[in-house]
Parts: sequence; structure tokens; C-alpha cells
Amino acid sequence: MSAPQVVVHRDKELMARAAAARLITKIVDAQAARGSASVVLTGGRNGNGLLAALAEAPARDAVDWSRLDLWWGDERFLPDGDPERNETQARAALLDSVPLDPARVHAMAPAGGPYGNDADAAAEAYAAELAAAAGPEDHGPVPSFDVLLLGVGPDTHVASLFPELPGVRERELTVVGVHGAPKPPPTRVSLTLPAIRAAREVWLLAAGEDKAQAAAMALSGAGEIQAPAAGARGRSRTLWLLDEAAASQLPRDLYPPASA
Ligand SMILES: O=C(O)[C@H](O)[C@@H](O)[C@H](O)[C@H](O)COP(=O)(O)O
Repeated sequence: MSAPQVVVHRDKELMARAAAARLITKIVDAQAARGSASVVLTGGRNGNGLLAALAEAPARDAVDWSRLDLWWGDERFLPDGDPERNETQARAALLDSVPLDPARVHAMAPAGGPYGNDADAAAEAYAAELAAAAGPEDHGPVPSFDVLLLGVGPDTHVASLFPELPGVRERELTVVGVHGAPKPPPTRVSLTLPAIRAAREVWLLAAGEDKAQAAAMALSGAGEIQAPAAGARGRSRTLWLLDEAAASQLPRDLYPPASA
């Protein structure tokens, strides 16, 4: 697993715009190299802020949207179209504005959908969808995602893996149902750390003073059970994208020498 790299931007708006530009380049390079690209989306303000910035990016349509696979790192287990669902918010921020191939947009099942109100069954189905998309060259039963995006909670949670709860301890399954999540809604579906770590690159997004302690803890050697963000590593790259407020408690040796 790759050691974390930290890039700090002046504020959350610039961080979102810079992350969007970085993602466009990564997708374009992957499509040039392999004919398609795969990105895992995250919920929350920073994740959606990146998507909104991408929608406005001048180079947006350098991406061949028809050859992009989109997955989710987690989903709030709510009815289809619920405004609080990560899928609903991602569609509003970007997805409904670009010509994606609908067959390549892999949303996690909603509550009241094909699996009723059984989040564990929805998780099992998503794990099967990931396994079906994995190839012989991939690392385990998930595709080698080019970029897996993660917002970071103030308690260092990523996706819907919360400190000390069962999800972060899962080592076999790639997707789990989450019950009793401390961040509402309580029922969710989430990739596990083994699935996250199958990604080529993992990018963690954290902006604001309320993330400073979480970033410092996760980047200063805390264990992944107590600090799930610490366990979110990519096979070839782990990148923390912070604003100055979120980087304010980082040990000086972790703070990058110069970044806008
Ligand atoms: O479903 C969710 O809420 C997200 O997937 C969650 O993991 C989020 O990314 C973090 O809580 C950070 O959220 P903010 O960026 O809004 O602080």
C-alpha cells in the first residue's frame, strides 16, 4: 500500500476545483491507456463539491463520458430519489449534466427497491456486481478502480466505515450493510477497507476546521479501527487533498513544502 501524500489548498473552493482538474486528467489518461476509466464516488459536502466543480471545469468534456464506469463507496439506505441519497446528490451535482452510459453508472440499491428494506441484501448484490466487473488482472473481486474518492468525517470515518464499528473490522466481504451509523441515516451500504484498498489511487478529501483533528490523527499513525481514514490506502497512490483549515493540526513534517 502507498504512503499518504498531502496536498494543501488555500480553501475548500480551490480544493474542489483543483481536485476536479486532477480527476479530469486522471480519467483522460486512463481512457487513453486502457480505453475506459473507473471512479468511485463519495457522498458528503466535499465529494459533491468536487463533482460540482467538475461540472463547471473548462476541460470537463476532455473526458469521454461514455467510457467511464462510476461506482459508489457508500450509500445512505434511503428510498430511490431521496434528496439525502448520495446518488441523488451526485446526479444533481454532475451526473445528469454529462452524457454517461447509464449501464456504466452503478448505483447501490435504494431502500424499498429490489431488496426491500434489507441493507445486507443490497450490500451482497453490490458485491456481486463488483465481482462480475472484476477481470483476471484485478486484485480480488473488485475492479481496479482508477480513483476511489473518499470524504473524511470529523471522527475519521470514510465511506460508511465508522471507528470501532463492525464495518471497519471486515476483512473478507467487499461490501457490507451498516446499521446504527453515528452519522444519519443510521442504515447504509458501504465498501469495506479491502475493497477500498483494491483501488489504484485513493484520494481523501477534507476541508474545514472540523476535519483538522481527524486529518492529523489519521496521518500520524493512528490504527484503522480507531481511525478508518488511516486504513484508506491505494495500491499505487494515497492522496490527501486538504484545505489550510483541515491541515492546520498536521505535524510540520507532514505539511507539504509548497502548495497553493
Ligand atoms: O454518506 C456520507 O455521508 C459520506 O459518504 C461520508 O463518508 C462523507 O464523505 C463524510 O462524512 C464527509 O462528509 P462531508 O464532506 O460533508 O464532511
